Amino acid sequence: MSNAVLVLNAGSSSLKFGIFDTEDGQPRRAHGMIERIGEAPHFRGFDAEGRPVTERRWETGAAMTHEDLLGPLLDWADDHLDSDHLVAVGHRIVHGGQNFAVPVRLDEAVIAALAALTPLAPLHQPHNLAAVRAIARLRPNLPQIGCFDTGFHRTMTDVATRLPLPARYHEAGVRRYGFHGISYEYIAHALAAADPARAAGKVIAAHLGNGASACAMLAGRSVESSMGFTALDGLMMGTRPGTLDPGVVLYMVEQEQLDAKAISRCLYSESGLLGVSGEASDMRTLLVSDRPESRLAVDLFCHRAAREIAALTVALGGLETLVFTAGIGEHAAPVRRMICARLAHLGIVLDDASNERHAPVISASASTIEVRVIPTDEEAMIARHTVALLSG
Ligand SMILES: Nc1ncnc2c1ncn2[C@@H]1O[C@H](COP(=O)(O)OP(=O)(O)O)[C@@H](O)[C@H]1O
Ligand SMILES: CC(=O)OP(=O)(O)O
Ligand SMILES: [Mg+2]
Repeated sequence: MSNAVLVLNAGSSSLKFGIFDTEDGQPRRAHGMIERIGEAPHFRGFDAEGRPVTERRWETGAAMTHEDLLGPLLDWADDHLDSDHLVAVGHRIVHGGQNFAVPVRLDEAVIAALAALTPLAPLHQPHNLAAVRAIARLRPNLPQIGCFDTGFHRTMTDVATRLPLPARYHEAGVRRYGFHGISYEYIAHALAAADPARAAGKVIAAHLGNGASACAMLAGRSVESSMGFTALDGLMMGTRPGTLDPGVVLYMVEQEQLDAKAISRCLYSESGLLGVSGEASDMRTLLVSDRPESRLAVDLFCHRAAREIAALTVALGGLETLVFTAGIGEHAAPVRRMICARLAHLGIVLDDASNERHAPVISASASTIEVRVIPTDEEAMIARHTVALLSG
């Protein structure tokens, strides 16, 4: 019997999970994901060798929430622990606010403080904390550790965190935090392992999932993020618009008399790829669609991503390496091609064959910027932090 930690990563459209050994470099024993939450949830579980062992679909499960799917997930984890002894659960917590940056033990006081941040991350924080509370009920003595999406961005400069509003807002914590930090921390480590000289230089990583952002890194540290106070800012996403003229929100209030709840629903759940296409939030569906609205949605996604990436080059004074990661960034070659075509003036030249096969390096030798695909692993990063905190 050996010790194991369970990791839970609730994204806006997914629940990813893994069981890690606490010793021996923490190899993954079993892992899986529930994707397409909100459309038609799809559960897949894999064994330690990466072989598929479980599959389940809820074709009519559009109304199923992250919380509804937690039961099947925890049952699966129980079955796959075998004789292992579970010593902790590590969680992704999207918003740490002003007070939480480094991984922390989730006791009742911490959970309450994090719950107060729910309005700043309504697609994530409630699901993150629901899992913590469910496990606390089932196993009150099991340590639970929270790792924050905002933590990695604590190295951003004062200028990068500031919003140009009256100063009292900044003092009240209305500032740019940045998200997807667990993923960017993993990417920084993975790039350093693959090419230490590049990792020490000017890097932009584009995390393109259902939520999407980009991060400018200098020597492996975050200097600027496209996401700000909430995970609404920056790139266009599955159901969120990204950067938006605040005048649009005033229009919604004054002309349409929408209240805060209706505006929140529009900005978090009805916009982005879903809103523009009228078809789906899922890039897989849109890439094979021939509806003009769906083509426009993909085109707009690429246009806005390229704009945000180009803007981040200002924070670095140039760019040496561009990394694509997360669901779309790792798997959607046409999206990478369209984004890079819009960045050709920076000196990016893709190698089409390498891009099509999702090779680790997808730029041509003539490219002045190296373009890479690095699969992210937020669960592994959380496992590392969880084990480190447990062992003091
Ligand atoms: N093979 C694929 N081709 C194109 N897009 C893909 C592919 N696999 C996943 N995606 C897209 O990745 C997105 C989900 O990314 P993911 O990082 O899992 O999301 P989350 O933000 O919920 O963690 C969806 O838009 C999905 O369509
Ligand atoms: C912060 C965020 O948007 O996360 P995700 O991409 O997992 O939805
Ligand atoms: Mg995610």
